[in-house]
Amino acid sequence: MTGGEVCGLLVASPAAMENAASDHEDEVAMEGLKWEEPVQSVQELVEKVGVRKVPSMYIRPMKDRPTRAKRGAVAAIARDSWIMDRLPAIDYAALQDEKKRHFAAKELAMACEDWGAFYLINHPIPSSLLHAVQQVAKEFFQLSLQEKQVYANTPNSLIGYGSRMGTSKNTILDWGDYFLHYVWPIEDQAIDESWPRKPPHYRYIIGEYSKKVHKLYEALMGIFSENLGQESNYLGNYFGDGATHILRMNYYPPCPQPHLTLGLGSHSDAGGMTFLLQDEVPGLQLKKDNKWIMVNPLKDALLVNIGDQLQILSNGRYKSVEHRVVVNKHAPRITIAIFCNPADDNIISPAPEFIDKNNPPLYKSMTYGGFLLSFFKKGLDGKGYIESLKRKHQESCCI
Ligand SMILES: O=C(O)CCC(=O)C(=O)O
Ligand SMILES: [Fe+2]
Repeated sequence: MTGGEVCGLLVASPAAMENAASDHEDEVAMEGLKWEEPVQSVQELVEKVGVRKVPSMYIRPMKDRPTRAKRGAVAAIARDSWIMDRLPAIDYAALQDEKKRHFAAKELAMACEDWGAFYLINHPIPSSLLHAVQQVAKEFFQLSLQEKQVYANTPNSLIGYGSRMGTSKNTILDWGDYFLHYVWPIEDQAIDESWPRKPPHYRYIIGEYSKKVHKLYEALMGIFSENLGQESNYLGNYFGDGATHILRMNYYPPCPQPHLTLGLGSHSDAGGMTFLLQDEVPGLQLKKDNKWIMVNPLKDALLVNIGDQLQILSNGRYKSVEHRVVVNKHAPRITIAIFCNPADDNIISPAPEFIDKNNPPLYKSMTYGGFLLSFFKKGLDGKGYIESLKRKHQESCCI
């Protein structure tokens, strides 16, 4: 196994590093990266240290804070929540039904073009399995710090247990901990080396879930391809044989001053698409028409995000959605994301099918691995990475 990603963070393979576009100013050599500051588990800070105030390294500048409301978490969430739940819900069963498929696929296309995200409802993953996934994630985070730290990650892999992204000093930290590992392809050696051994059912449950998510991924990639006017294997071919999925469990502890910080800073997922399983605690916000929109968890639904690589490939027709996580005073929140990514040495660029006289290529070409290297140093940055690949007007005229 050569590479990995968290919110698009990648353990880039040597091939990806060689192929990375050399003029990309964010390119960094990952070998030898080290955390510039000690890594602190936020869960430990809350549960053992019992902090009453958010330490300065977690405090966001005013413009990035979730709210100006003074009355803490619930207020922080409520302020934006008047626009909750407008997110499209796509009926997976209808996509499989010959009579309903046409209409459902149209709705799906609109969600990808307009929102870059949607709820997937009526999908075939049983509620009991979703519940079991949440349960093993919860049990993992309930282990002692010592047990979790057996899997402590490093900045040049990020696989394992961690609490920060971005190695630079003075990076503003997220109010959360995470655990990251590959789930596709499912390889015995990777399971043995990097999947938690505890709780005892973890490997079985996550193995089953990952296989089912992979099937959904294949089906959606097929429908996305057709919606883009191509053969159903079109996007899958672009992602290549080395396409991977990586799982990230997120744990956001309650926060004494939730209006000052974020569980996860603003970003778009760098890969192809992400399947997010949330517990019942709200926290996710999506940016739509320049406004942050609170998204209520929907029981048994999976939230699917479009990632940057689909935006690039489709030359901007599909949008990767900018999102962030707000925290609250009272309840921890656990989510499980599976990122589905192209092979890391695949060169991704706007595909010829989406380029013509009126639609010049909007983005420069780059390997997926190269695209991700800058994450290692800087951490999350809104849609900054895809923006940095935008061609200037003059460049695009000549192609
Ligand atoms: O926890 C959430 O709601 C979102 C997580 C996320 O965006 C990520 O892990 O990339
Ligand atoms: Fe994300």
